[in-house]
Amino acid sequence: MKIGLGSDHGGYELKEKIKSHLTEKGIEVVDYGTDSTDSVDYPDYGRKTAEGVVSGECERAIVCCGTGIGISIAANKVEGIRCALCSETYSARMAMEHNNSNMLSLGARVTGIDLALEIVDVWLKAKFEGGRHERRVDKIMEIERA
Ligand SMILES: O=C[C@H](O)[C@H](O)[C@H](O)COP(=O)(O)O
Repeated sequence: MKIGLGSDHGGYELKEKIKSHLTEKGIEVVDYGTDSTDSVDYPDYGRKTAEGVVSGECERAIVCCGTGIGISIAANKVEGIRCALCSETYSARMAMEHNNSNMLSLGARVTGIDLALEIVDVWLKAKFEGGRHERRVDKIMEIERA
């Protein structure tokens, strides 16, 4: 499994921690930037990372900004993306089991590093349940085509 990573300056340090965490587990990552704490615009990185998922360059992706809000809003504008902003593990599990999210967003100024890494692990491990949830996710994707 190849995981995309993206952040703005506010999420840069958390992105780097997630990169080390995943690499240590033998998970391949594709880093879409940013590359420092210099101020940048989160839509650029939300979009770039989301496009990496849609193109198939990576299977799923994780994005970080200060709150996780702006970069998730930007990512969700890309057709085919279901990006879930999570600040605890229950929602992270549900974001896969029920919503089949293909991106996870974290707020580096909101969620501590240890919890953020736990959220990442739970989200990556969880599997989409399908069934009634598939019908609902299909309806979400129909909105894009409307
Ligand atoms: O939703 C947006 C993010 O939280 C950004 O990381 C944040 O707005 C950046 O703020 P600043 O430019 O003040 O670091």
